[in-house]
Amino acid sequence: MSEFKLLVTGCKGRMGQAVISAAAAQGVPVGAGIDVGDSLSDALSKCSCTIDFSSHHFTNELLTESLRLGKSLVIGTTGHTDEELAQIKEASKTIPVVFASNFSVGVNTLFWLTRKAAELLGPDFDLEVVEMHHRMKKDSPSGTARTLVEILADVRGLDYDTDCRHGRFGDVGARTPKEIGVHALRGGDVVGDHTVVFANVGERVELTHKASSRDTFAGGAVRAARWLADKPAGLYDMQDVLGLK
Ligand SMILES: NC(=O)C1=CN([C@@H]2O[C@H](COP(=O)(O)OP(=O)(O)OC[C@H]3O[C@@H](n4cnc5c(N)ncnc54)[C@H](OP(=O)(O)O)[C@@H]3O)[C@@H](O)[C@H]2O)C=CC1
Ligand SMILES: O=C(O)C1=N[C@H](C(=O)O)C[C@H](O)C1
Repeated sequence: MSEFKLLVTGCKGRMGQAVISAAAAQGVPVGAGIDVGDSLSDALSKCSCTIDFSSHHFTNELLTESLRLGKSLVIGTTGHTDEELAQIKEASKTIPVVFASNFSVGVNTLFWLTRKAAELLGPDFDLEVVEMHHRMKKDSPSGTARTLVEILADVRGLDYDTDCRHGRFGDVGARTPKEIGVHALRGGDVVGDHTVVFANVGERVELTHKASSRDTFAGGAVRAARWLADKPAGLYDMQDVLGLK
């Protein structure tokens, strides 16, 4: 069998560079790296699995080529449209895909804790999610904030598209029990902060995660690629990789 090799997309970016270092640290060879304008099919044919931290605009092409060549895929890119999310789901019927808005052990623990807290605290607590990222981040809210809202919505029987309130401006009226607020802060070099607020009259619970290095995401993504090597086609997330399900 040929040697397991990674393709790193967005290889000149913040995460691409961190993934290349993490792969070296875990002893996983990188067969190729591509950035905007490079040929995907040439690079992909030399590799076993792609780790993608690039742009959601690239997802369609990446899925098409990965399906054509039968290669597995670790997707860390965020900010996908509903159509792109559906394409990822469809592709995972044929190839193994790990798709995670966040690869850190801490954030995946936060996901678990958020579900537990929402279940325990019940419907009297208002739910708000606040995230902060560096000034260069393009998508908003963060993929991690979206996952947190999806978890809260799942527990409360709500829906991300209809019940999520992105920031508030003007005469919006009193808060309704049905809404989940999401607030995106941008500035400086913040790697990634997320807080889930559970607020009732007389008390408030806050769960916070702060990332101080991209190495935690990159190390998790390389771990996910190694984990995926012997898995059948399917859509997995980092909680599958970490055995948290
Ligand atoms: N799941 C997780 O744990 C994490 C996810 N992310 C996500 O990863 C993504 C990248 O983040 P980050 O590294 O900070 O961003 P960067 O902008 O630093 O890096 C992205 C790189 O991808 C390149 N790129 C853009 N389009 C293409 C394309 N069509 N083909 C190949 N390369 C392309 C960009 O080139 P150019 O600059 O020329 O456009 C850039 O070099 C974001 O969606 C972010 O939210 C980030 C951290 C953790
Ligand atoms: O763009 C980033 O930097 C990050 N993106 C991810 C997200 O959108 O959730 C994960 C992490 O918070 C850093």
